[in-house]
Amino acid sequence: MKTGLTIAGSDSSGGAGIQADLKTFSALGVYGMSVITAITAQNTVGVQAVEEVSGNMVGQQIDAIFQDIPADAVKIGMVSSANIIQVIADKVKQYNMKHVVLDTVMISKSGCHLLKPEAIEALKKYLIPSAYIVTPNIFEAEVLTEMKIRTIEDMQSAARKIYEMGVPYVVVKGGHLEQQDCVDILYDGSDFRYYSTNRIDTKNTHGTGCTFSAAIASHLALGKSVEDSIDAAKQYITKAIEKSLSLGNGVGPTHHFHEFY
Ligand SMILES: Nc1ncnc2c1ncn2[C@@H]1O[C@H](COP(=O)(O)OP(=O)(O)OP(=O)(O)O)[C@@H](O)[C@H]1O
Ligand SMILES: Cc1ncc(COP(=O)(O)O)c(N)n1
Repeated sequence: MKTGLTIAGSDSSGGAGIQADLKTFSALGVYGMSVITAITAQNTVGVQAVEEVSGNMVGQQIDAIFQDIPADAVKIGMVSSANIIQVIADKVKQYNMKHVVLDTVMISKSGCHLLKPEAIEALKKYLIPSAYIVTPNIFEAEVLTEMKIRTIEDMQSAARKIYEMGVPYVVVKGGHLEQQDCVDILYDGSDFRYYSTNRIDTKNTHGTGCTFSAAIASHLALGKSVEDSIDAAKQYITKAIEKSLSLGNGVGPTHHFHEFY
């Protein structure tokens, strides 16, 4: 069986973070493993508390996995601090990790900082250059590039700037762009590809970015090309949003197992 590793934060409500990633790996037929960077007390309404795991413990979890079961793909989500970023970047190099999909998680939908603002420089300097694909949303791409993004052309300019930070593939996600369709763009240093679907009218989008990036990692682990992995992940997240679950009093989760139940 192909294997996937998620390095991310725990979401107690199960819609985002580690829990979303493991559900996605399982739904797509990949054996899932996890390294927890932080624990959040969180539900569909908001994030009530965050406690970071020590950099040493993050490193030890990665060692435990890579000294035993190599991962065919790695998804990185909430990384919390500059110290944890440095540990992860060093381990990516040490174990020569393949197919690293970095979802540059910064702020939750409910407005909680999941990455300390002072860690953004470390993200740009150490983690983005060690990734294979990065998947910022509009807000994250704005922070990384210090530009405003309002159009597809702006998304293209941002993708170019992020590519210059030293990563081979950039996906700028258009879920938060104010337009009818949800268009994500892929840039590989020379060409753009577009992945577009109708915008689904639902408030239940908790964990969409986590799920999308874990689905890309899953398809890479299964042996698909970058272009086909993003295409398959886009189909998966679109179905998961279409069948999203009205659980809780706030922003409900997507349905990771829509193929089964
Ligand atoms: N309402 C929607 N209808 C259809 N697709 C959507 C919708 N919202 C987001 N998407 C798609 O979901 C994927 C994740 O994009 P999004 O921009 O929501 O990421 P994100 O903001 O990082 O997510 P998160 O909220 O988990 O941080 C993208 O493929 C995006 O186009
Ligand atoms: C542990 C963790 N990781 C990532 C997110 C982002 O997801 P969202 O933007 O949908 O809140 C989250 N809420 N919690």
